[in-house]
Amino acid sequence: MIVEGRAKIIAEGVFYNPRMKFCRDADMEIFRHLDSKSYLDALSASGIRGIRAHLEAGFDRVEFNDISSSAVKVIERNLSLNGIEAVVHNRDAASLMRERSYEHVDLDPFGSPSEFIDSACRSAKRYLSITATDTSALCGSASISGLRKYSAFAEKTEYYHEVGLRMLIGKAVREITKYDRYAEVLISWAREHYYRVHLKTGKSSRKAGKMYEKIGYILHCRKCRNRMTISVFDTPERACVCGNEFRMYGPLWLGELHRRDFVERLNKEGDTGKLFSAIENEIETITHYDIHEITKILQISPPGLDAVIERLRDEGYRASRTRFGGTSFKSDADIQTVKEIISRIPR
Ligand SMILES: C[S@@+](CC[C@H](N)C(=O)[O-])C[C@H]1O[C@@H](n2cnc3c(N)ncnc32)[C@H](O)[C@@H]1O
Repeated sequence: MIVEGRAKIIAEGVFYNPRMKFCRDADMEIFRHLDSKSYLDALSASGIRGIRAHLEAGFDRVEFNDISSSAVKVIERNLSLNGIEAVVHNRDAASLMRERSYEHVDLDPFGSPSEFIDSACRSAKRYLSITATDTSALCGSASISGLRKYSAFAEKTEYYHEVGLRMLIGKAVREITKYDRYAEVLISWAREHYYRVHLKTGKSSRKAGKMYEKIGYILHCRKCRNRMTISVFDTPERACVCGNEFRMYGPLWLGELHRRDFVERLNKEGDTGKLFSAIENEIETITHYDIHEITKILQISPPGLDAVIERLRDEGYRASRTRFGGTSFKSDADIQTVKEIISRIPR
């Protein structure tokens, strides 16, 4: 018997990953702040996420689905263990979502969500949550897989997890707009082996069209690490100021990775609270810097991250830590300025 949150489950012969408890804990806090009543746990396995959503986040109607008939038996037993009556489907999630609409759809697949995103975008009337564990396809470590799954190109950079999140959101945006629907990013993060994105969705062909102002490309110089962004409406520069040719990554999402007013409302206690605080305190820039990568190019030892952030702020730039890890920082200063400021910090 596994106890997680308010749920108790038996996960015999079915997928259950205890390392994803953090994600589900974070989700429950997020779900409590959504005004949605019906929820589809489209890829349920043991049913843990949907059971917790029902018990902890106040959904009136939670439905479960898994293509595996043995998983369905496990879900049914877990529902009765928790005293819940709910509909359990034994369907291919994509065909179920093409037939039915839910206020909130949650995709938590093995590996890539790409085969489910189109139908989920059609089904999710108010909210869409997506997990991806094929991070190498999204972040540029496996460029051809990224093209196959997400129709977008990237290579590994020092801000690869941010690229991965932006590729995933970009894919969802490019799928949803064909249904005259739009999406807003409520919150998103990268952690361990997965990315997680929570989107608010709605109907408006005008807003759907406007989303393309925030779809575009990152131009990255692999020599001096300069980066620029261009929307799909812009003409790309071919060369960086250092003379090197830019590499072009995308199409991906160039908009916000969270909505500040939403994240402000989340409980900041405990481990999940630390993530929410990191997100809340992060300034909004596209791409970020890594202190070790920069000092490696400069061939100097790295100063403390707080000292870098403080110095950037003293010199009039915006700067913050990031949600992506302990050695990264965001700033509106360009790469040349960042390098100069870091080399001047006494150590
Ligand atoms: C990663 S597990 C889900 C984990 C679960 N959401 C949790 O929080 O523990 C993915 C599940 O999707 C199911 N699945 C795979 N392909 C599917 C499909 N096309 N339609 C429905 N379910 C599918 C698998 O049987 C598996 O149980």
